[in-house]
Amino acid sequence: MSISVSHINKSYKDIRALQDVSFEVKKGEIFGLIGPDGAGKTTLFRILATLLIADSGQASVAGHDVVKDYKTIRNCVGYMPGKFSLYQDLTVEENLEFFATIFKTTIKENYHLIEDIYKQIEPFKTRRAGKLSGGMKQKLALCCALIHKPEVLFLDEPTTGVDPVSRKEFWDMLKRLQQKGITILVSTPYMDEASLCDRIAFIQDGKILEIDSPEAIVKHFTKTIYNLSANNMYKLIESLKTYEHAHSVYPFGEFVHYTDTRDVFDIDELQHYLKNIGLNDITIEIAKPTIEDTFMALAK
Ligand SMILES: Nc1ncnc2c1ncn2[C@@H]1O[C@H](COP(=O)(O)OP(=O)(O)OP(=O)(O)O)[C@@H](O)[C@H]1O
Repeated sequence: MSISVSHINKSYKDIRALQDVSFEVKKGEIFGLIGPDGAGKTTLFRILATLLIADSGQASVAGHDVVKDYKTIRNCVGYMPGKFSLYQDLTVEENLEFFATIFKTTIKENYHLIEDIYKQIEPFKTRRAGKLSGGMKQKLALCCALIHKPEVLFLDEPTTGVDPVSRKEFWDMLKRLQQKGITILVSTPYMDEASLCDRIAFIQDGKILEIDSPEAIVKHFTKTIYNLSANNMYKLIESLKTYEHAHSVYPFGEFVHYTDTRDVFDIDELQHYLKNIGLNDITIEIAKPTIEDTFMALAK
């Protein structure tokens, strides 16, 4: 196993940031930690990157214990924290040189690993990191995390605040790094990115709710989901929430996703109920469950 986490607990005074967290990541896998703000993702990364010690439990990275072998781990992992991983006053090139130097290597030695990514920001190599766009900062931060040729890469919300095109490019890059045998643990609040991982763990309030491949997770969703729309979406949501048979109601893109408590559900009856409340242009259609639906159901 490339990463092994066993019964990890961590509290900050009375906040239980991680509660009995266990999972394993195979070598060369892209494993996603999916969860909202405050779920405990950063705490877990910091424990695995040996920057924080858990209250109890064990963890190992690339076969090394995170407490006993912390020095070895620091040399074989790359960590891209959500914030502050770059020196804003150093140029692109200086940042990269700095990270290479502290790991006793050179840009030249491992250039093959970052080439794909670095050539996109190379035209701006004399620009200060603070003056780069979000997407470029993220590419530079990834280069800095890779320059010492890590076996395992920790990426904490690498695409937060990045535009959709750059997000897509970033995930293409991760797939290429995976082909080079690097194990990747990545967190994201974006459910569409979850489907790009080999396996994912849903995490909420410090607890793992489920671990599986994205395809298997969606298959676990057994209820029928309905896409609803009407002329007044706010009123639609409020009305559905007070409908006596409502099981779950939440906005989903331009629709509302609805599940019913009953096994046999009468669409006409719901149409009638919504019409009586004063809603018009009502549409109700069966929808395909997504990863987000499964997360919403588990988080409920
Ligand atoms: N140094 C700290 N002191 C006190 N509480 C903390 C500290 N760091 C994190 N927490 C709390 O622990 C919980 C987990 O935080 P953590 O940052 O690990 O979550 P996260 O999933 O990474 O969310 P985010 O994306 O918002 O950082 C949150 O309730 C957070 O407020």
